[in-house]
Amino acid sequence: MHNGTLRRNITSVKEMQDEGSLPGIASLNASYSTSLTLPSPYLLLPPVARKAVSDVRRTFCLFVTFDLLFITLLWIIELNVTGPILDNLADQVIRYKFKTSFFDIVLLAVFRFLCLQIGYAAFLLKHWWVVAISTLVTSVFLVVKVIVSELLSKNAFGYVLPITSFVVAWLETWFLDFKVLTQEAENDRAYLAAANADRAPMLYPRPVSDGQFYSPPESVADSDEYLDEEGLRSRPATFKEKEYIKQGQEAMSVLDSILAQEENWKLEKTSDTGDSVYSLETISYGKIFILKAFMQCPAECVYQETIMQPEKVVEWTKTVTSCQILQRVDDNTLVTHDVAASVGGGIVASRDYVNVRRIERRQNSYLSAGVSTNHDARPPSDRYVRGENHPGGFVVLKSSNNPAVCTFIWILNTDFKGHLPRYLIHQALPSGMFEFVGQLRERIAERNPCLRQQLHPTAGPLL
Ligand SMILES: CC(C)CCC[C@@H](C)[C@H]1CC[C@H]2[C@@H]3CC=C4C[C@@H](O)CC[C@]4(C)[C@H]3CC[C@]12C
Repeated sequence: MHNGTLRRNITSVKEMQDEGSLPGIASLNASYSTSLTLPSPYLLLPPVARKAVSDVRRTFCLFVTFDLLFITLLWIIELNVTGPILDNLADQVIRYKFKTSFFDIVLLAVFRFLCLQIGYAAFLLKHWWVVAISTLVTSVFLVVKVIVSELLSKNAFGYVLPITSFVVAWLETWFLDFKVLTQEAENDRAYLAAANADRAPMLYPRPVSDGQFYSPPESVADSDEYLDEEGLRSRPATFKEKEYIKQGQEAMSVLDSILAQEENWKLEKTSDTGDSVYSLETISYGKIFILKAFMQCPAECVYQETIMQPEKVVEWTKTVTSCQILQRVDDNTLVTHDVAASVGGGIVASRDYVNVRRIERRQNSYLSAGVSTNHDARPPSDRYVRGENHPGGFVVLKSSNNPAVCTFIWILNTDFKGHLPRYLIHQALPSGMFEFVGQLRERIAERNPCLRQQLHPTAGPLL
């Protein structure tokens, strides 16, 4: 791809942007925010500052406060029901008798309140022994109380107060052990996973494709001198490598411009799973196709399958029959050789592409922009028709308020060389793109069984 034409392409799309007719990309992300709430086990916390007290723990502390207030309220009602409140109060507190007073049950509630709030709100303990002690003391005391005292013959409260106290104490134990601690453990695991994913190198530093990474000739002679401990090159980039990096950056800016033109996308087709393929008429490339699919899985899953491991795409989609990383130029840029299967039942025969890809991880999205280029390791061969990709790529938009879902966008901007009727191609592409995203959902469900139900709501339970 001659740099001049690419620059012209960008200039033309940038002109559209400069005219002010293009909304900022920020609106794009906002329009994808979803209100869908999935069960929180799928909550992936992004590696940002975390709340000291988790939501579920705060709910637990509220419940403990409810416990104290409710028991106290019941006691006040009891004091008021059986005669003048002050006399009863003096009777049950000052002239306290174990057998006839409810005051100790209220003190027990105060004891539980203090233990649990100090243990789980002040010290943020992550173990159940505090609630175990408070519930054990409560249970033993209440059992002794109902056996020894004459409360039951006194009035209905003789039953209500001990039973309520007992039930609330055990509810606290259940809530802490089965909700608070498990949820926080899940959050910790997800947080660490997301944090590690965020720190993992953009691309695998060691060759992951079946072949080795292509090393430019000049680095072969003294290659060990140039490779640092992770196998990353630490010498200045060659002219060709700078060219690849620039092409990747320009493809990324074209991708951003296309994303910012959401208003101009024209809906072409919607699949029964709710995915949509849009088209966009551009000045330089003609019609490009944009798939937009709502994914009920964390953005990291889609990033992992479609961007992080390009050469593994062949394991789960028929759209691509081969993908080899030819050269890792820098941490964001790589050159791949992609062989695409024939399209539309053979209308478009299988084609091969040499693409330079630029990968970026942003606050609200993961992007992989690519454009066709040339590489010594893969000159055009008569085995395939060499296709040409104009700037396009994959975008994974994180939802602004639910990290357990995301939006996958595929911008297909390809010139299928050869004398093919364009209307036939334009008929075949949307279904091919729907097929691709369907296979992507399958792959993610297969690798994350806990997400299967979300990704395939109609699918039956796992056999
Ligand atoms: C019917 C349709 C889906 C068939 C499309 C076949 C060809 C054009 C498709 C199949 C796989 C696609 C590639 C998959 C991944 C990337 C990485 C991205 O950073 C740039 C685009 C690029 C390089 C795509 C270019 C177009 C591509 C080669």
